[in-house]
Amino acid sequence: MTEQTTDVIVIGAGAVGENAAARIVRGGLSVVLVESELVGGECSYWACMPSKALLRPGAALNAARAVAGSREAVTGTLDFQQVLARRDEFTSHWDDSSQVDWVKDTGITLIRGMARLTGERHVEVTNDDGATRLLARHAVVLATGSTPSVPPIDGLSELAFWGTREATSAKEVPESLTVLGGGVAGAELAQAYARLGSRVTLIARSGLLGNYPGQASALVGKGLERDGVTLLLNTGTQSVHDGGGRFRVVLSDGQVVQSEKLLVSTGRHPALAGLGLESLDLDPKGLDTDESGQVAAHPWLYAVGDAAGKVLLTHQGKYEARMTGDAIVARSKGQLDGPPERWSAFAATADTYAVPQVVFTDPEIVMAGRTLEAAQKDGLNVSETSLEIAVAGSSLHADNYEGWAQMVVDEDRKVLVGVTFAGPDVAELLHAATIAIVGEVPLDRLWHAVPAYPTINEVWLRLLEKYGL
Ligand SMILES: Cc1cc2nc3c(=O)[nH]c(=O)nc-3n(C[C@H](O)[C@H](O)[C@H](O)COP(=O)(O)OP(=O)(O)OC[C@H]3O[C@@H](n4cnc5c(N)ncnc54)[C@H](O)[C@@H]3O)c2cc1C
Ligand SMILES: NC(=O)c1ccc[n+]([C@@H]2O[C@H](COP(=O)([O-])OP(=O)(O)OC[C@H]3O[C@@H](n4cnc5c(N)ncnc54)[C@H](O)[C@@H]3O)[C@@H](O)[C@H]2O)c1
Repeated sequence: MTEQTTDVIVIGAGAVGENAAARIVRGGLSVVLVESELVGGECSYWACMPSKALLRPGAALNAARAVAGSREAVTGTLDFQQVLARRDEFTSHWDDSSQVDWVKDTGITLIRGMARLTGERHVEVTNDDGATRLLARHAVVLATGSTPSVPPIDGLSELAFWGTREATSAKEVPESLTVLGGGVAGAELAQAYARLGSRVTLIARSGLLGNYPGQASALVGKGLERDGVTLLLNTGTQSVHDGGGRFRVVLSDGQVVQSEKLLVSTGRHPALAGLGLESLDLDPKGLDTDESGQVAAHPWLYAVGDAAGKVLLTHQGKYEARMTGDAIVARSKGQLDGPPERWSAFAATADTYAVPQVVFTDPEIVMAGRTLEAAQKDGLNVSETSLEIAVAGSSLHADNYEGWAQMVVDEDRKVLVGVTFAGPDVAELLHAATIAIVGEVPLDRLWHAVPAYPTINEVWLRLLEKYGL
């Protein structure tokens, strides 16, 4: 067995592990990064990149159709082979060599294999060549990502259904697709496949996109139905069967939905099983970490990104990775002792305050910070202002532009704590909201942030006017 000592071991070379490792190397420490599959992880090969690559051509086509003049120039439908080929380019044909080059150029040591904790700061990596025993002088970082949660539906586990990996890497467009789960992944992939030509049925046991304000989710629901998606909301699933090579989904009301493929996208949980956490008296269902990612009972152990289970988004995981990486470096130099101060360079405070998120459907939903309900649940004294997006910029952007905006104000401090926009192409409006929330910009100063005319950003002015400024 080979043995190696390094300053820090990072397990998992997804976007988050890569960023943690790079930050630690930047601070002058040595890092071994361990990866059992592709360097770059879920986001690059089976999640963000391929799903957005599948959605973008449909959005571009629809944008042209939404404006008189360009609408008349659209005479065909999506070329699904070109769409899939472009998706393959964005996933580098599932070849991670360019990411491996980046890792090496950054000064990180990469070991391929499956890692497992064997004791305090000890990790064992196994691959086809045998095993390597690693010892970290300072810290071990778990950046192992998340695993799809499969609901206990009768018959489901016996069938070869699609998870998001299969849906984002498919080589053919199925004639029909049933999507189980009305979250972000389900909504995005339902629309992508409907626009590529599949007959899509989406089944959700509650509403569609239940984590977002109802008016925003309703606009997405309308968009999906316009694309031909059948929405079966507030509908339970009783069982799933093989109906002669087709999936046969029996709903709780007895209705049957049949399709060529079945996509199960019903959430994810931290990928912590098989890591040896039990030997440290830790629960593999989830870890208790502080704002620097440090595990409460074991100060040498950290968790970041999906593995930490706080926010399952690439950009937020990379943010956690920067904070954790810098905290490990600072602690190794005696510059940080105990938990980090909120909003310091070592604390991922925005995780609980101002997470920006985008649902890349058409229309889109973007949200930063808290919904009204979440803010009220947190005990804040909040007000809500909402309106339809109807400004010169939006009507120029698309004929019959339909959108909705909401801001949630902390009335005790007169600052924004939540902003949501829904409508075509609102994603680029999001960062202004994130800055206003993180910067705790007082509303009477935000009043001086003048939106350019004629852009969709003018909705900010309408919101502030309606609020009473
Ligand atoms: C369909 C879909 C679309 C998404 N779209 C978006 C989006 O548009 N924007 C966004 O921000 N987020 C999106 N997400 C979420 C995003 O993909 C995740 O938040 C992100 O990939 C998490 O990164 P990570 O590095 O924590 O985990 P991962 O990318 O999962 O990386 C973890 C890595 O650890 C490795 N690993 C695990 N265990 C071990 C072990 N024991 N030894 C060695 N290696 C190990 C794995 O092989 C993997 O490569 C999407 C998710 C899905 C499912
Ligand atoms: N644009 C993006 O940023 C993006 C896109 C896709 C995924 N993601 C991330 O990936 C994660 C996983 O996405 P997701 O859509 O699978 O999760 P999700 O948590 O967003 O949605 C899961 C959905 O499945 C439903 N569900 C759960 N159990 C069920 C059951 N037994 N039967 C029927 N429905 C059930 C839930 O009610 C929910 O609507 C998300 O947390 C999200 O952060 C992000």
